[in-house]
Amino acid sequence: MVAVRLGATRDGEEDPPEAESCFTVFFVQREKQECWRLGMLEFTAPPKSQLAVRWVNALQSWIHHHGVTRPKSLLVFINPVGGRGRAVEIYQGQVAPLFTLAGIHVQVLETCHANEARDYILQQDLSDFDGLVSVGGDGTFNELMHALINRTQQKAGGSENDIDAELLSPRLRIGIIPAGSTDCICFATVGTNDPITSALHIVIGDSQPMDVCSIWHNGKLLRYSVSLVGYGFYGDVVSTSEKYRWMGPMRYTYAGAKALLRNCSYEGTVEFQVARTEEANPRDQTRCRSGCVVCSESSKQLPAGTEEENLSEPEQHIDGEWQQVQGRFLAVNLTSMSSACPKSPEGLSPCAHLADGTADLILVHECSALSFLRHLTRHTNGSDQVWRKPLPPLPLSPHRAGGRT
Ligand SMILES: Nc1ncnc2c1ncn2[C@@H]1O[C@H](COP(=O)(O)OP(=O)(O)OP(=O)(O)O)[C@@H](O)[C@H]1O
Repeated sequence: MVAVRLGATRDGEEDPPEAESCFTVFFVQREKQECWRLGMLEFTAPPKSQLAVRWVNALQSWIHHHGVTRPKSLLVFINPVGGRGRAVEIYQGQVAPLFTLAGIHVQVLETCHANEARDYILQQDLSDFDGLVSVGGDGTFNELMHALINRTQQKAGGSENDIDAELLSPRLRIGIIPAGSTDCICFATVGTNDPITSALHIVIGDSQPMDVCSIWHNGKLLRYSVSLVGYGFYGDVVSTSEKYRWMGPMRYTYAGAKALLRNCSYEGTVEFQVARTEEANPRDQTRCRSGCVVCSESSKQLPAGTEEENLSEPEQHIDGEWQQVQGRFLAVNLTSMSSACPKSPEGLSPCAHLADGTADLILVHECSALSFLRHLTRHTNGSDQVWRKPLPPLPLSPHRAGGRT
């Protein structure tokens, strides 16, 4: 149930409040392909019976008592230039009315430049909020995520530049309203990139823990990632595509075609440990979504509390000796989620879990551009990949190759 209101609602127009003999229940209606819509049911009680008022009070109190994880107050960041530049329109037209209906108080910040959201999160008092909302693409979500992790470590006096230090888990959750170019993180967590579906997940207090992978170079923290870490092909595509931002979402296709034609491979050694996975396997044909049993078990380790920061104690999934693969690679991909997106609805690793403490490694050795194109095509039709194993985080030792590293 999303909300209950006294009066009938037809075509978005509410009846005057005198119509106290009927009430409307707004609920989540599941449609095809993980899409959710707002359903409405009108009920009519005998006139002057006060029955409708009693029903409304009873249902509202049910929502209050059973919806403890529902947010009451949200801080919304909108990136007006992400994707096709429709974030403001998407938020105002599709999302804000749902937040209003659910009685959620919102504070909206439309960003004027990159890192404005980051600075706000790092500097402002967020104690009045139950969560943050990112209206934009993966880049906007990443900006919020980095800031929230930074803020959490700083407040607890922890160091982010100590590779052995445990990361503290933030109190605030981040909701994602897809309005970017790829929206991979939203697509992989919710199963679709539909703003209304995401807004309804936020309204009913749905949540999904996620593994965060940290990337280090020479003992220095570079980035955090919840999705794909790509060295070689995907790294090249992302860095090239940044130069063609004016193309909008097409920039990824253009940069991908350029990288494919260049067919550049890189020499290096990949070291990894194979994860212990009784519960999950990259070929077990599961699809990890909100409520996944494997991830719920894993996230039970995160202690609940009322403090701003809680200490997370990651389960050790690591097994055995380090293993090595040496050679020339077209792509070294480490993905801690399926990395599904509209262009690749099953993702690079369709059965990867969002929060089981492991990541899947996909190594593509040097091959012809045509063979690599076949591999990329399999991402779009859901066929099995060549070789996959679930892994904990790993170090990569790149060597200079072909004049590029
Ligand atoms: N007002 C702004 N002007 C310029 N850049 C901004 C602004 N607000 C946020 N940004 C930056 O824009 C970057 C990209 O935004 P976003 O991820 O929303 O869109 P996208 O790159 O088109 O989508 P995707 O990441 O899904 O491919 C983010 O890293 C963010 O820091």
